[in-house]
Amino acid sequence: MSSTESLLEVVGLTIHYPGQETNAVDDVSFGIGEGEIVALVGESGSGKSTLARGVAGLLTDPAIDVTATALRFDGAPIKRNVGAVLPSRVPGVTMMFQDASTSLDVVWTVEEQLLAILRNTERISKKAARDRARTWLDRVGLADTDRVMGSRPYELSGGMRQRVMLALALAGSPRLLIADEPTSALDASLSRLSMQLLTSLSSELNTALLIVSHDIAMCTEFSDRTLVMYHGAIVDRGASATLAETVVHPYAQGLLACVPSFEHLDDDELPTLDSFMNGPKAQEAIS
Ligand SMILES: Nc1ncnc2c1ncn2[C@@H]1O[C@H](COP(=O)(O)OP(=O)(O)OP(=O)(O)O)[C@@H](O)[C@H]1O
Repeated sequence: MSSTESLLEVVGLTIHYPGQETNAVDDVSFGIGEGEIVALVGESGSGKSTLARGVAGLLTDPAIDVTATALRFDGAPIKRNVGAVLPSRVPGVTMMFQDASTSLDVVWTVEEQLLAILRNTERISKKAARDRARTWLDRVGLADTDRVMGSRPYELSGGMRQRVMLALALAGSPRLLIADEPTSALDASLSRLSMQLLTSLSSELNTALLIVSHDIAMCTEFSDRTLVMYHGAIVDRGASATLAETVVHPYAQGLLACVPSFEHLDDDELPTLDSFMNGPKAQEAIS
């Protein structure tokens, strides 16, 4: 499959939660090619996580209304498993959640968690799985593998837990990894390192990546393409490297205008998204 063909195909996806006036995701269409890195950015409440969960087949609650003209992964329809206690896995798709402390099992050691995934993915002996687990920890930059393997998540630092989550996510050899706010629990310098690791390993493994984030500056730096979400819809999209020159929607322009830069250091007031969106130009364009 060439990178121009869609590994993930989403056409006209609409998601509505019961009791809500508006759709959380409203007629959204996009694709992701094999090995492509796509960022989905937007403010809190714009519908990013709902869209990500819809694509990963995790919205099993029958009260949530999910409709789409097409929702396919590798040509096969993504099943929702409506009403099931556990969502069924979309083969080849893994979702990594924002907070390592709630996503990792606190009772199991890192070794037990890695082995469970590795032996579930491939029929290999315990010894082979243990060797593979060590290699994964090494690949995500956790050099002290013996200690990490024997640790429970709460015995590791936040940055180490994040790396363990990445090892667990990639150990299942997904073709698409959806990372929901992968760095939001980390400080600024660890966030950058973590994003570098996530994107470089995904590229090396040719794993497509959907990064869900509110941080447009970081996302445009590390992704091939960016989708900008606002009030449930994708309002702008383009190549990340040139997004600043191509965006036309005022919200997307506002997000980019509010990225902190040294240029604004002497200004009396730094730009904010609210002030940008309440300005006459943005209001006129939206109405
Ligand atoms: N289980 C739910 N029931 C009802 N409404 C929900 C539910 N989950 C999310 N919503 C609503 O759907 C909208 C989109 O929420 P969503 O969490 O997808 O946005 P988001 O962009 O991912 O925000 P954040 O970055 O804060 O996670 C919001 O208005 C939210 O309140």
